[in-house]
Amino acid sequence: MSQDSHKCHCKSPTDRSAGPDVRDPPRSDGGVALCGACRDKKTCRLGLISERLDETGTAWFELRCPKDHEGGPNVAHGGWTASVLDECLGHVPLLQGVLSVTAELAVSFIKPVPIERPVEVRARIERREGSRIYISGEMVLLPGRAVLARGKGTWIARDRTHFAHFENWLAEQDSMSGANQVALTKARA
Ligand SMILES: CCCCCCCC(=O)SCCNC(=O)CCNC(=O)[C@H](O)C(C)(C)COP(=O)(O)OP(=O)(O)OC[C@H]1O[C@@H](n2cnc3c(N)ncnc32)[C@H](O)[C@@H]1OP(=O)(O)O
Repeated sequence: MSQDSHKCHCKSPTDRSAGPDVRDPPRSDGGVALCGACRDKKTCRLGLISERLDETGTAWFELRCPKDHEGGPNVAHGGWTASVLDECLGHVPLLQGVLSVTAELAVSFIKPVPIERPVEVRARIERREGSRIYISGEMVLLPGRAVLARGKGTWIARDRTHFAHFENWLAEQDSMSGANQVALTKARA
């Protein structure tokens, strides 16, 4: 459903505050855009240390896998690798002032990622079609640049009302399940 064709009977998201502009989030000292869960700590809990966009449109990220994301002995949990690729690839449009959300993400796990060792992610936009943004990237071990993982996926450009639309959708789900619960209780009485 496009935002223009939003036909539910809830209060229009344009009637309410969309909150702070998510296209310009708070950043860590290394310039890393911080998600909601990391803003209070002012540091990325996934271990991103810095991010930058170069003049060719490639985004570069420095990071280390924190010890508390250990899966097998001394190596990252696969969920960490997938999360980091989701995060870094999604930051490529954000570094260009575009908010987007992940619609699809495929991850290739090439080698285990060692805990607390410097790694780098490099990512770029491959192409755009409508609101779809196709992004790919890879994670390498420093300093030798052996490839550890690759990711590619589709992000959808959104405007700043995206999360307000979701809150309205969630309220509708809650009211529907509340109504269903009342009907069920009456049917059982
Ligand atoms: C640092 C702080 C930044 C914070 C940013 C945080 C970013 C995130 O949280 S990402 C989190 C994980 N992802 C999500 O939560 C997304 C959940 N999914 C959604 O919200 C919706 O399914 C969404 C937005 C992807 C698509 O919504 P939908 O109502 O289908 O949108 P709709 O307007 O119909 O379609 C838009 C476009 O998306 C395309 N599309 C929709 N779903 C998919 C999909 N799964 N795969 C590929 N393309 C898709 C449609 O084809 C359409 O393309 P086009 O504009 O070219 O015609």
